[in-house]
Amino acid sequence: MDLRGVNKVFDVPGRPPYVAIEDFNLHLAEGEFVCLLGPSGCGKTTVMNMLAGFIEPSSGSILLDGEAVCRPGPDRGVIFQSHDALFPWLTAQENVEFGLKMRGIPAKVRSETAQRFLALVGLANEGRKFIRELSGGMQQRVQIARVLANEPRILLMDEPFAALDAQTRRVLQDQLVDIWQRTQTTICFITHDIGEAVFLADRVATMRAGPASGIKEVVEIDMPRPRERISDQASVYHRRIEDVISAEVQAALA
Ligand SMILES: Nc1ncnc2c1ncn2[C@@H]1O[C@H](COP(=O)(O)OP(=O)(O)OP(=O)(O)O)[C@@H](O)[C@H]1O
Repeated sequence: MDLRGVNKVFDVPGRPPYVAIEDFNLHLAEGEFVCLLGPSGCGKTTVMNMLAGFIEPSSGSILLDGEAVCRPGPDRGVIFQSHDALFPWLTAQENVEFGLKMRGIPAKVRSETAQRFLALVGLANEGRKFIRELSGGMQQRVQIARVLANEPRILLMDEPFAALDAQTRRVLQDQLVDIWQRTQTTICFITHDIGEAVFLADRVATMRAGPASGIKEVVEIDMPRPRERISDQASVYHRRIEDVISAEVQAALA
């Protein structure tokens, strides 16, 4: 997936237009895990919304396999921070089956596929439970299973673990790396947590503070997997990224 010279300007009634993103360039290679990291309000969600096709760039292009992205599509699976996207009146299994049902997949195949993906996220025995009967971490895993069941080319994740407690977050990070390695899906993951980015990503794309935000620097995380969260190497990357974005965090708070 490619973002080339992407600009996004928001028209705000009664105020000058707000240039959120300016000349944003990023290439996501097939099967790569990229974290997008930047200070609050820098435009991470705006970039994600454009990748998902929820909003259009004002200019520039977003390409998936060379084709322009201009609307949401099954080739891109989106996972949000909140699990409100799940249907509370359906069971976990029915939630995972939903997209397959919409695509007219026969019931037996649908059911088997949903069970496979629930098992992949460690919820093989929870399929019959309704969403409200599941913990926050389990609900996030149902979201991941539901999106993966549609076999997207790319997974777009907007701070998916931010609302979870630290322990659950770590478990889900481990599971996500495992799922990524098994499915080889390309992942673009938004976070403002440097530790999370260093643990997960092949590359961390840092963003400048807005307005007119873009890529500041892309840091390649050359650490073998499975990774340790705390190691000398992880600390070096942590410090390096902190150096890159500390000025942007200051600018965002000014
Ligand atoms: N629809 C809109 N109309 C006007 N301004 C907008 C709109 N959407 C976003 N913005 C502005 O664009 C900037 C980037 O917002 P965005 O939500 O993408 O940032 P973010 O990096 O995801 O923030 P956070 O980390 O706090 O979630 C902000 O200044 C925001 O106020």
